[in-house]
Amino acid sequence: MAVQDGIPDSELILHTMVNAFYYGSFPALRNIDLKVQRKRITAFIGPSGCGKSTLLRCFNRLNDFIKGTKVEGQILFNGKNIYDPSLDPVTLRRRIGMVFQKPNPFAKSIYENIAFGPRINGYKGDMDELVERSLRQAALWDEVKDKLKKPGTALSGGQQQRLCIARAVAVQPEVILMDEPCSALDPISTRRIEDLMQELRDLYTIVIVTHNMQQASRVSDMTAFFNVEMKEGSRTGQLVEYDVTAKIFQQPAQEATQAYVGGRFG
Ligand SMILES: Nc1ncnc2c1ncn2[C@@H]1O[C@H](COP(=O)(O)OP(=O)(O)OP(=O)(O)O)[C@@H](O)[C@H]1O
Repeated sequence: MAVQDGIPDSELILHTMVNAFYYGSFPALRNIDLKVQRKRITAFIGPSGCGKSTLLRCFNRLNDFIKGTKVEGQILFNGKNIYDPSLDPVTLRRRIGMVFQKPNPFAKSIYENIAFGPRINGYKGDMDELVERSLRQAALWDEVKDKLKKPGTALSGGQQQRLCIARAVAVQPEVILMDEPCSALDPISTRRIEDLMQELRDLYTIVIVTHNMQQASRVSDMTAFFNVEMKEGSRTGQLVEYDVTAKIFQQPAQEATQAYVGGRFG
């Protein structure tokens, strides 16, 4: 039995059943059947161009902004197809937040970076309390509590990335997507983000794309290995193996996974 066949429905938050994803006529992904478990950290690994980021962006329909993209299939979020025409992508993106490769704080104060999202979502509670709680959850409060009016862009790269995580959690999402969140950071800032992910795992479902295999093995519970295959004249991404992280790194079932995690290609 594949590991994902044993996931009870109550623990399943995202179920990807994508037959194909296209940029124009180019099929970037084919036959992706993958179940993401609630309140776990799932890592996507694989060589450049295998479609990790594309799949991540499918989860909150960010690819909708790229002209000519098309999804064939379904992605169920809590049992509902996120590509159903009746679903509002703006609401979806509030429930499935995203942190990007390069920290991208708004050109606003630290406080406003956090308050902006909840305010436009009509948050009626105590904003100061929400800002503090979000910054605490992102392990940034102690460093910024005395300079909340300073611009977010004046923080260090690692602090800016934690600010972006605080901004993501402020709207109380269920899932946080992280697309190589540490690739622009130094090793110390990277470690802080990794520690932070461990603290957030009890509260949120996290899906992370990473090129750093040590990072995947350190932080994630589950790992999906993708590869690119030449199919009908296109280099198309596919899911090769998905299992608990220790299994993927120590005892993968597929030779390609073994070769990749063993550093023989990438
Ligand atoms: N906006 C786009 N328009 C057209 N093709 C794209 C676009 N974005 C990605 N692709 C193509 O889709 C395929 C998958 O790209 P994607 O960035 O998802 O892979 P990845 O595994 O995340 O790669 P990397 O690890 O290098 O970031 C690649 O062939 C890429 O060139």
